[in-house]
Amino acid sequence: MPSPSQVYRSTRSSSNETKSFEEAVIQGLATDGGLFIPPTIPQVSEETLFNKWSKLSFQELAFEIMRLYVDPKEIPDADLKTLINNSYSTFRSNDVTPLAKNVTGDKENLHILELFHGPTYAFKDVALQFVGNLFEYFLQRTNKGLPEDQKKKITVVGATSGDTGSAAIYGLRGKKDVSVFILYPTGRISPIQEEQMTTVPDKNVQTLSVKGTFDNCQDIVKAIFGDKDFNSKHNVGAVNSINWARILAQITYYFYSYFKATGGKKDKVKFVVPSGNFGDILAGYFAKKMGLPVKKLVIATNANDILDRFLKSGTYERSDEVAATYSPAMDILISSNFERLLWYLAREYIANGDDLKAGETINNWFNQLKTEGKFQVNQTVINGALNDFASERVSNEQTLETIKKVYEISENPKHYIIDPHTAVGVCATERLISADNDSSINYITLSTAHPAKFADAVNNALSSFPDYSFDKDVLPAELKKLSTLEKRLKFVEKPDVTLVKAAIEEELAKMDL
Ligand SMILES: Cc1ncc(COP(=O)(O)O)c(C=O)c1O
Ligand SMILES: N[C@@H](CCOP(=O)(O)O)C(=O)O
Repeated sequence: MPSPSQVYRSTRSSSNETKSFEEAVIQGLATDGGLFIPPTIPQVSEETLFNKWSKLSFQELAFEIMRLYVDPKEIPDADLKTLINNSYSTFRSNDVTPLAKNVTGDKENLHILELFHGPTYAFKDVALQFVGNLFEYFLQRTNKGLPEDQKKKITVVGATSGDTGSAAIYGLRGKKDVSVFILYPTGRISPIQEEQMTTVPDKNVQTLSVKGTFDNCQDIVKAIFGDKDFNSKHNVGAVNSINWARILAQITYYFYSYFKATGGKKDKVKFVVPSGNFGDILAGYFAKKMGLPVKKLVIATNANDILDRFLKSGTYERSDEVAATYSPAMDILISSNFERLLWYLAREYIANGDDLKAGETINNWFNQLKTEGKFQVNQTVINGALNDFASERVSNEQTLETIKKVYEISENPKHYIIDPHTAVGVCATERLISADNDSSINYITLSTAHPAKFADAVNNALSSFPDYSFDKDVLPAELKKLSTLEKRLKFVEKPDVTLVKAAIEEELAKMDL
C-alpha cells in the first residue's frame, strides 16, 4: 500500500479518486483542469533533519525526499537512486546547487543560491533533467517487449517564457518514444534563450514561436490538455510546473541550502524567491510544511504582480495586460501553481480539513476567475497565507540598480554578476534586511538563471564600467557558439489552439518517430 503522501488528487476534484505518482506525472494535468497534489504532506522530525539529512549530499537528500512521495512499488530504491544520479551528473558543480556569499559586500547573512549550473544555465534544469529521465523510465517499462506499432508514445506540449523550453528540450532531446513541442511568445524571450531552443537538431524536438504572450501559450497548452480527442490520440505530456514531478524535484534545494547556510543547525532562515508561475516557491512551501523550520518564504515579483496584490488584498485578479520587464521569464499574468497553495489553504481555513470540499471551493474560485477575471478570498485565508509567505514587488529601475550595486560592492567573488531575475530577489532581500534589522537571520535568495541569458539588462546595468565586458566576464563559451548554429522554428501567426494543434500534427507526421 502506498503511504498517504504517495497518492495524488486533483485540486478541483470533489470525488475520492486518487492517482499513483506515475499516473499523475504521465497525465500532467487532471481531466477536470485541476493540478495534482499529494493531499498529505509527509512530516520529517527535527532529529532526522539535523542529525541525518543535514549531512547528506544533494543526490542523497533528493532520494530521501522523493522516496516520501513515490511508492517504492512504482520506482524501487535502486532505480530511483539511478534516476537521481543520472539527472545531476550533467551539472557543472559538485554541489549541484551551491551557495555564494559576500556578494553584497558586508552582508554576511545574505546567501545566493545558484541554481543555474545545469545544461541550460537556469534553475529549471534541476527538475527537468529529472523529469526527462522519469518519462524515459516509465515509457521503457510500459513498452518493454511490445512490437513497435503498439508502443506508447508521448507528445510533450509545453509553454515557455524563456527558460522552461530549453531545459525541457535538453531533458528530452533524443529520448525514445517522446516528441517535444515548445510554445514561446514571439519576440518576448531573449535572443540566447531562443537560440538555445531552436538550434537543437534532434528530430523529436520542435519549437513553435506564437504571436502573443506567455499567458496565451500557457492557455493553449491547458486547452490542449483539456481536448479529450487530441489527448487520447497523442498522449499529451506536461513539462511545465503543472507537472507535479517538477515541484517535487525542486524541494531538495530548499533543504540542502538551508543546511549549507546554517552549518546544519536549526536557525532563522528566510527564502526569497523571484516568482512568476509560483512553481519554485511552492517547492519551498512543501519543504516548510514537511518540517524544515523556515521563518518565511518571500515572493519577489516584477511589475507583473498578481501574487503581491493577492497577499495584500485577498483578490486574485488577472491584469488586462502583461508588462514587458527586464525579467521576462516572470512576465506572467496568471501564476499556475498558486492553485495548489490555494487548495491547502481552502482545506484548512474553509473546508474543515475536508479534501472534497476543498476541491469544490477551488472549482468555484477558478470558474469565477474565468468568467469575472477575479475572485476574492476571506481574511482568514489571507492570514493563513501570510503565516508562510510575504511579498515584495521590484521595478525595472530597481532591477538594474541592484545588478549594478552587486557588481560594485561584491567581495567574494569580486564583481559578482547577477541576472535580472536574481536581481529582483536580491533587491527584495535588501529591503527585508533593513526592515527586519536582525543580523541573526539567514537570507537565502534564489538565483534562478545565469546572467548570460539576459544580455540586454546586464549590459544596460554594467556597460558604464570601463573594465566590464559581456563577452569576457559573462558569456560561457558553450553559449557563445549558439549564434553560429542553424535555427529551426515554426511561426504560428496568432495564439489560437486550432492553429497550434494543426502545427503539432503536421510536425509529428514529419518526425515519424
Ligand atoms: C529565470 C527565472 N526566474 C524566475 C522564474 C519564476 O519561477 P516560477 O515560475 O517557478 O515562479 C522563472 C520562470 O519560471 C525563470 O525562468
Ligand atoms: N518562467 C517560465 C514560465 C513557465 O513556467 P513553468 O515553471 O510552469 O514551466 C519559463 O521560463 O518558461
